[in-house]
Amino acid sequence: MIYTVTLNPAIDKTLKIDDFKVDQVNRVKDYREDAGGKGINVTKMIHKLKGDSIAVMITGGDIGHRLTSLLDDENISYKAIKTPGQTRINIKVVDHNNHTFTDINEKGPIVDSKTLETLDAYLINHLSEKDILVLAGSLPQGVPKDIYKHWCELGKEKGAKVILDADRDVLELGIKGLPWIIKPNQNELEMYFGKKFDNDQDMILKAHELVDMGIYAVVISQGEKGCLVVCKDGTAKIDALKLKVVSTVGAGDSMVAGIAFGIDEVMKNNETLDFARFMDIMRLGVASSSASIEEEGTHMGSLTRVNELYQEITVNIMENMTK
Ligand SMILES: Nc1ncnc2c1ncn2[C@@H]1O[C@H](COP(=O)(O)OP(=O)(O)OP(=O)(O)O)[C@@H](O)[C@H]1O
Ligand SMILES: O=P(O)(O)OC[C@@]1(O)O[C@H](CO)[C@@H](O)[C@@H]1O
Repeated sequence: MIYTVTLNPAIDKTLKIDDFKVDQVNRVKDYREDAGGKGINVTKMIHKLKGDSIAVMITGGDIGHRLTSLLDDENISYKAIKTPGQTRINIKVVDHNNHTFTDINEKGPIVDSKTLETLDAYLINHLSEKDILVLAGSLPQGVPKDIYKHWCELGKEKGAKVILDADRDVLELGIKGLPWIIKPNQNELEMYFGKKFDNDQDMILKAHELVDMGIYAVVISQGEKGCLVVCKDGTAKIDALKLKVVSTVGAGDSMVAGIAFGIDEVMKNNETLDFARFMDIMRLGVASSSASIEEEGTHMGSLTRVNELYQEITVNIMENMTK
């Protein structure tokens, strides 16, 4: 089973605005609402891939109720742990004239320790060595910044494989728990190392420091430039496909979903996860993100489209990229 954790889920309200401008009245051409939050998006994409995933999340108030109804409509499996506060609404402004995608994310509710303890107990009772645990997204107020570190350690104790997708101090502390895979985007990795990278080579060398610490793979997504994969057995670059981009929101989450799904298949079939097999899984990750950016809002790409795009993706192995 692939458990995703979303401590700070949201309803994503995507507003289509042509020529969006700050400091002016903007008129909305069209809008849509999706169940959002990084872990939830991962579970939504795994559902499209016909994999097994449960979105574990904290929800509250009317908006939390609307969120679970949206998930029910799509037959997504979830475990909602209730908090007294209100789930957030995140605004996504899509301007197709200027090709801009602007996120305005709320802070989320204040979550008390009792709610967190319930979630913790759920993970303790459910995780086993057959599972994958995906920890993704920001933390709502009241949650200790090192919670992902704690769950990385719990996952390892239970024999589960942990994938972490977070940013800033939450990523920094989470890394201390040595997750199995991390998927920062380039900007998040630059913030982690406190420096801008003007070429892939420098970034790969720094990412190897994380691999040397014991992380199996560092997957660095680079938007329209594709992604870099750095792991002990090798390094690769996968170029992004040239596509008609409808919404990039959740592209990274779809990539994480493809990776988690691929690894789950390897585990279920008792296959060996060597570098070549991992690169195949990465192709699925890129195909999943590519199929999702062709969709409106935080709607995920279809399995048919993922399979078509998978055929078009090439992995470029980079030799001599370790120290
Ligand atoms: N404009 C684009 N054109 C083609 N492919 C894209 C584009 N944007 C993203 N992708 C694909 O999606 C993958 C993940 O995108 P990105 O690096 O933007 O993730 P992210 O920043 O984590 O996104 P988010 O936080 O919105 O989920 C990229 O590696 C690439 O394969
Ligand atoms: O505020 P966070 O938790 O960092 O990100 C939340 C979010 O922007 O991430 C998803 C896209 O990756 C959206 O569905 C959601 O609104």
